Amino acid sequence: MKRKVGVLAIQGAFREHRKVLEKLGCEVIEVRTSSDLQGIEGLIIPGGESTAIGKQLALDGFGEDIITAAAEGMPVFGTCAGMILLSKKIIGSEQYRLGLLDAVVKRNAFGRQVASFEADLQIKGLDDDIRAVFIRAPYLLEVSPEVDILAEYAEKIVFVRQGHILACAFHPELTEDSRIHEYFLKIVAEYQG
Ligand SMILES: NC(=O)CC[C@H](N)C(=O)O
Repeated sequence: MKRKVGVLAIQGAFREHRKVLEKLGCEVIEVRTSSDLQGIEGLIIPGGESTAIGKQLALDGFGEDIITAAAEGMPVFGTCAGMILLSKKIIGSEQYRLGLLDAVVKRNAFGRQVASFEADLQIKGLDDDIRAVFIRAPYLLEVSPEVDILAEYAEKIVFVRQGHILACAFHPELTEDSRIHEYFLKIVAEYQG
C-alpha cells in the first residue's frame, strides 16, 4: 500500500514536494480545503510566502482542522514558509500561524545580502552532509526543551523535530537528495503504523 501524503497546495513550492514524494512511491494529495485532509497520513507545508498561505489557513477553520489532525497524530513537515507557519511565535509579525512547534521564528532572518544561498549541512542522524538551498530563509531564535535540534547553520537553528512535527528553514524539494523527505516518511511510519 502506498503512503498517502498531503502537500498544502495554496501557494509556493508544492509541485516540487509532490515530485519528490512521488519518486519515493507515495500517493500525493494536494490539500486545498479541510476535506482534503481526510485520509492523509502526513502533511507537508511548503516554502513560499507565509503571509499568503496563512491568510488562506485563517479562513473557514482550515488551519484549525490541520491543528486538530496533528493533535490526533498526523505528522506535519514545514519547510521555509512552512516552518514559519508551524512556529508558536513569529518575531515582529502578528500573521496567522498554526503554532504546532514550540519555537520562536525570525522571518527573512539571514538578511538581504545573503537572501539566497546554498550550504552543506551536517544533520543529526545522517552520515553525509546535505546540500541545503536557503531562499529568504527564516531561522529559529529559541526552541523549548521538547524540540530536538537536527541542524544548525552559522550557529542558527535551521532544522528541528518535536515529536511528529518536523521543520526546516531550507528547501529540500529543490535538490536531488531525497533524504530529508525520507526522514519525514519514517516519522509518518512511526506514527501511522
Ligand atoms: N522561501 C521561503 O519560503 C521564504 C519564506 C518567506 N520569507 C516568508 O516569510 O514567508
